[in-house]
Amino acid sequence: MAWADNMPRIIETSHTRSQQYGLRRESAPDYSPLARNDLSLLIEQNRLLHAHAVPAMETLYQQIVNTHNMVILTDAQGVIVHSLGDDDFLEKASRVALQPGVAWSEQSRGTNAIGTAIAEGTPALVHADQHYLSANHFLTCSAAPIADHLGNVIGVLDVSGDQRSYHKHTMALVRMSALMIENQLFSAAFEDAITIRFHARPEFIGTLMEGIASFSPGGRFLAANRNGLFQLGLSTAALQSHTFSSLFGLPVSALFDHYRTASPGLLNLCMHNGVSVFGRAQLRLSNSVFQQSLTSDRTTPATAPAPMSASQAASTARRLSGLRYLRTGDQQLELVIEKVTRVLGKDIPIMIMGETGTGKELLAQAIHNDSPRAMSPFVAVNCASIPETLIESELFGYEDGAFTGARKKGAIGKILQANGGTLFLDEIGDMPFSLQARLLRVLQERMVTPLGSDKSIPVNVELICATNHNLRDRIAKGLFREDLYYRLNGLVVKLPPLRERTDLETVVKKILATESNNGRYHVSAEILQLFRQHRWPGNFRQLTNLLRTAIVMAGDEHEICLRHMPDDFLDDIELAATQLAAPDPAQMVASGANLEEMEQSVILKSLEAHGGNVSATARALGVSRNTIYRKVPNLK
Ligand SMILES: Nc1ncnc2c1ncn2[C@@H]1O[C@H](COP(=O)(O)OP(=O)(O)OP(=O)(O)O)[C@@H](O)[C@H]1O
Repeated sequence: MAWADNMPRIIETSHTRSQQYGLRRESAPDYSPLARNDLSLLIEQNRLLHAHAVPAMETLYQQIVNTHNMVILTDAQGVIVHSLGDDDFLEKASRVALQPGVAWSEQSRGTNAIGTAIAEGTPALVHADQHYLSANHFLTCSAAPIADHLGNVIGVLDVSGDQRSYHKHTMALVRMSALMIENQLFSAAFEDAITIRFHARPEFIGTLMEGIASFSPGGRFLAANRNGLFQLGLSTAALQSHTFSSLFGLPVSALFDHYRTASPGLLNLCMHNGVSVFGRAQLRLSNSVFQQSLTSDRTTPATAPAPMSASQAASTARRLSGLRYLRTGDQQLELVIEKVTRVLGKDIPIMIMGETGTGKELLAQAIHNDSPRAMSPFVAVNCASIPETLIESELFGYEDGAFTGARKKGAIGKILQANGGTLFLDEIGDMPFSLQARLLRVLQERMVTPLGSDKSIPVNVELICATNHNLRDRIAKGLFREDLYYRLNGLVVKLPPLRERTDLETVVKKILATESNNGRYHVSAEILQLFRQHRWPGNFRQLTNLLRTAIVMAGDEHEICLRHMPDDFLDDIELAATQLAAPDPAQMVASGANLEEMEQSVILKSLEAHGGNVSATARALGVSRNTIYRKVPNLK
C-alpha cells in the first residue's frame, strides 16, 4: 500500500497548501544552499538554539547510527542550521539537500516533515509518497518543532533517511530530543528565578516528563515548559495573571522556608486545579534580582503572595546567593573569593578560618551555590552545638532500633543527606576526638556505615569545614587528629574580621538595603566614624543585628544617628573611649599615680580583655560587679 492512500489529516491539508503555493509535484527542486556569508549569519542568529541543540543531536545520532539517517536542525523558517549523520543513502546530487543553508519550508518544498511541522506547530512524520514533490518520495522524515519559553517555534529537529529505513520509534526519539532541547533553553533563560520542577509522580522529577515553571523572586509567573503548561492545564497567556501561590497554593515565603531547612525533601503541592504534585525548587537568585522583587513585585495584584518580612527576605537573599553577593570591595576578601573560585567543583576540601560571625557559613553556602553541585543539597552541621552523645548518630545515621530511644525506623545521617551535594562541618575543631577517626574513614573510603548497621553505603560529598580555633594548637594539645587535619585542609582561606575590612561603608549600605526592604536608610557620618573605630567582636552578626534595631528606632527618619543606637553599643563606645584615655599602670607608678587611679586602670584593662563584660571582669578580679561599677563610675 502506498502511504499516500491513507493520508492523515495534516498531510492532506499540507498537500492543499502546497498546491496553493503553486508547486508542481514533478518539478525538480532547487537545493542550492545559502551563500557562505548568509549561512554564517544564520548560524549566528540561531546561536543559542544551535548551542543547546548540538549535544542533544549528537546523543540522538548515537541511537540511530548506521541506520542511514541524518539528524537535522533548522531555524524557524525551515532553513537547515546544522546536520550530522550518514548521508550515504543520498544520491550525490541530493546529498546537498540535507546540508546547512538549504530551505525545507512547505513554500519551497511542499509537504515535508520540517515544513509541515512548522506550518502545523506539531510533530510531523512524512513518509515516502506523502511528500508532495515526487523527487522527495525516497525519504522518510520525522520532525518536531522546538519552542521557546513563550511557545514560539524557534526551530525544528528532524531525522531524515531512506524510506526503506523507516522505524516506528524514530518519531518518539525526535520528540524526546526536541523536548530535551526546549528544557535546556528554558533553564538557560531563567537562571535568576525561582524554578520549580513538578510532576504527580515523584520519580518523574528530573526526567523529560517533568513540568518546569519559573517565577520572579516575588512569586510572579514568568514561564512554563511544554509539560508544565500541560500539567497546569493553562496557556502561557492565561498564566500571566498567576503567581506561585495562586498556582501551587503556597506563599512563596513557604518555599523559602522549606529550603531553609538543612535537608529539604520534595515539596508536596496542590495545584489550582486540585491535582497534587511533588516538586523541587531551584532558588538561584542574584541579589540584584532579589532586590528588584522586593520593590517591584509588591505592586502585583491581589493574587500576589504576601511579601516576606524584610529580615526574612534579607536572610533568604543571602542564603540563596553566590560568591558575587559577598563582593563589596575588600581586598582580603577578593583574594579569598578568587582562591575558592579556582577550586569550585574540583573535589578539593575547603577549610574556612575566621572569628565568629565573619560569614563562614555564608561563604560555604555561596561556594556550594556557585558549584556544579548547586542543585543538590547543602547540609550544614555545627559540631559545637550538637551534644557529643548525639553527634555520631546525627552524622552517620542509624538503623532501626540501633539504640534505645532511637526512632523506630532509623534515620539517615547528615553525611548521606548531603550525598551528591556539599557537607559543611562548622566548628570542626570541636568534633569529639573519638569521632574524628570515623570521619576520616568516611572521607578516605567514601562509604558511610550507619550505627547498628553492617552495610556500608557509598557517598559522594564535597566537604567544606570551618573553625575559629587554631587547629595546629589543638593538634599539639592532642585534641585534634593530625591525619584528619591534613585530609581537610585542601584549600585554607581566612575571612577577615570586620574591623580589618576596608569596605565597611559599602557593607553597611548593603545591610541597610537588605534589612530595610528598600534603600531609604543611611548612617550619619558620626556613626560611620564610630563603626570604623569599633572592634566588632561579633563581626557581621553583631553589625547586622545592630542595624536591624537602628532601622526600627529610626522609623520615618532616614538618617540613622547616635540616638537610634542600642544602649549596649553606646556603652561599648564609651568604654572604649575610657580605655583609650586609661594610662598604662607601669607608667602610672613611674608618674606617681595614687592607688585609686591604678585600681581603675587595672579594672579597665581587665574589662577590655573580657570584651566589656562586667560579670566576667568581676569574676576574674575576684570582686563583685558593684565594686567594678563603684570603682569606675563612668561605666554606668
Ligand atoms: N558579607 C556579609 N554581608 C551581610 N551579612 C553577612 C555577611 N557575612 C555574614 N553575614 C551575616 O552575619 C551572620 C553570621 O554569618 P555566618 O553564620 O555565616 O558566620 P560564621 O562565621 O559562620 O559564624 P559562627 O562562627 O558564629 O558560626 C549571618 O546572619 C549572616 O547572614
